[in-house]
Amino acid sequence: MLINMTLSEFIDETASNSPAPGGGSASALAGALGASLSSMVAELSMGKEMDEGTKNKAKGTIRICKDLIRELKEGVDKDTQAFNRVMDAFKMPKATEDEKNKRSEAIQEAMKEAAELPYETALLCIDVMNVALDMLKAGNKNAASDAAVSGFMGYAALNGAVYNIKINLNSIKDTEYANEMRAQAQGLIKEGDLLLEKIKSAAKETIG
Ligand SMILES: Nc1nc(=O)c2c([nH]1)NC[C@@H]1CN(c3ccc(C(=O)N[C@@H](CCC(=O)O)C(=O)O)cc3)C=[N+]21
Repeated sequence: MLINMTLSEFIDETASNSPAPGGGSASALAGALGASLSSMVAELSMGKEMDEGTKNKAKGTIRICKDLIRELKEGVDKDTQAFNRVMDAFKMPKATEDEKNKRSEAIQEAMKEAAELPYETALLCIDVMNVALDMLKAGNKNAASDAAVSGFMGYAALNGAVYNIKINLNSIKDTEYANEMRAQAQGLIKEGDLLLEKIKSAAKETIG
């Protein structure tokens, strides 16, 4: 499993000429790191010297991040599995008309899954950006830069996931499905852009 590799192994495996992992898994990993940083800032905001409001917010953030981290970690391997299914479908025989039809059907099916998986990642990354913004505004000020990095990782992961959705949609023949999902994906980009501006101004305010 990719998620059980060392950091060094994962980076080298990504760099190699083997087709997987690709940008989809890298996006999920970036999102997981983003969530883990917000979790850390929340943990650092639970001290005795913190006021009750801050501690309550931090407690909620820790809970949310725990789920985000688990799901995004799962996404690292799930994305590669989904993309591998696309590659396997392309390798199916295409000598006869029947084989061609079966292969085309398998490619279309696999493409939809390979688009839906990063869509799940993208949704989770919106949440990463939200917790990062919360921690920048209300968390321990000494760790404000960690909250900012969390937000930027969430943004990179969100946009990365969305471009993986879109590249797969470009190969999907079901135009109704593709158009609907493209609109959803575009909505997430817009949401991410708004959150990024808020994260940048909160970081500027707190850190300089
Ligand atoms: N959910 C999802 N996750 C992705 O990571 C994802 C995706 N969708 N959609 C498309 C892009 C593109 N990408 C590639 C990675 C490696 C090769 C690669 O190494 N290709 C070899 C072929 C390898 C072979 O055939 O075994 C080549 O072109 O020579 C190609 C493309 C991952 N993507």
